[in-house]
Amino acid sequence: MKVLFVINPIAGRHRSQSIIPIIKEKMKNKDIEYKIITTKAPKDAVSITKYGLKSGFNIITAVGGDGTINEVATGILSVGHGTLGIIQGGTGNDLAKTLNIPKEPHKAIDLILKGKTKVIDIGSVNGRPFLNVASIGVDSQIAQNIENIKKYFRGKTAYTLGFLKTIFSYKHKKLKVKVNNNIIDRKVLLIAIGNSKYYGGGMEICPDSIIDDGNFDICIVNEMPKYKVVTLFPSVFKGEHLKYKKYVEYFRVKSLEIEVLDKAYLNLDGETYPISEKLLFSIYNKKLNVICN
Ligand SMILES: Nc1ncnc2c1ncn2[C@@H]1O[C@H](COP(=O)(O)OP(=O)(O)OP(=O)(O)O)[C@@H](O)[C@H]1O
Repeated sequence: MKVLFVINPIAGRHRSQSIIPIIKEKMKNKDIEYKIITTKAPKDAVSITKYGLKSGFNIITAVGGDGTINEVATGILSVGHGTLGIIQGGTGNDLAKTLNIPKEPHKAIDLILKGKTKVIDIGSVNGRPFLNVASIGVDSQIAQNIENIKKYFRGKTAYTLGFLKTIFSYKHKKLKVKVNNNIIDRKVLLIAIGNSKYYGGGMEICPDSIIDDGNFDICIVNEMPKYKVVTLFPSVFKGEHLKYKKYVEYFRVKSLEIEVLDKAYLNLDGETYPISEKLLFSIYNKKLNVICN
């Protein structure tokens, strides 16, 4: 076993950095080769992972949130071998929740050293991998607005302002969803494509999703009055929104195509991107080996 720890120093408002001494303390006196590398910029974790695997490390541990995990997974997939380890250091940590990785760093390190693994699916949108959930609609707009507001306000204020600004100004998005040769033509509050259950730091948007079943769970929340959004929103934290059958559709597919007819953003494992083309979702032909509990 050779373990590389990839630290995103800004993840979790710098929480990841405080995990470095814990790693050093735990690895002291263990007969295991390890190295710690800190990223210097976004996407660094991809190249660090590739470097690590080519240098003989077989477990690449992401110390950060879902953005960092996504980058390490991207590196592992491109090299074609290697196991993903996770130490929760982000604000989100949705994959860690799915895989039952302990919150405490020292327990997560013990788990890595035990070496129990699971093979999971990887979602792909136009060739770009994601592990948790991809979504389009009010949620990706909230994430985008929070990023903008963070330039002026910090912490919870940014999140609250981002949420309120979006809910009151949001215009439902017109989509064409092609699935199993049927076209679903809809104005939606959001559509979520779940490789696993959670996004946004524990919201159970695709509550029945199974991370190794070779399928996506799709949740479409259709156009609804604004006051209803305020009622429905809290239910997503417990995955109870599926009971609002008048507005919520839920199904399971292997692939789908989405054409977005309005200006919108794509949220992919917590990062947002403007949408400028048709989106083709499929399960990657490669799977990912990941340390689990
Ligand atoms: N050294 C760095 N400086 C700035 N950004 C970085 C650095 N290393 C990684 N990043 C970027 O930080 C972003 C957030 O990382 P991650 O999701 O792991 O943490 P997080 O605390 O959960 O973040 P957030 O809640 O803001 O999404 C990723 O997009 C990643 O590319």
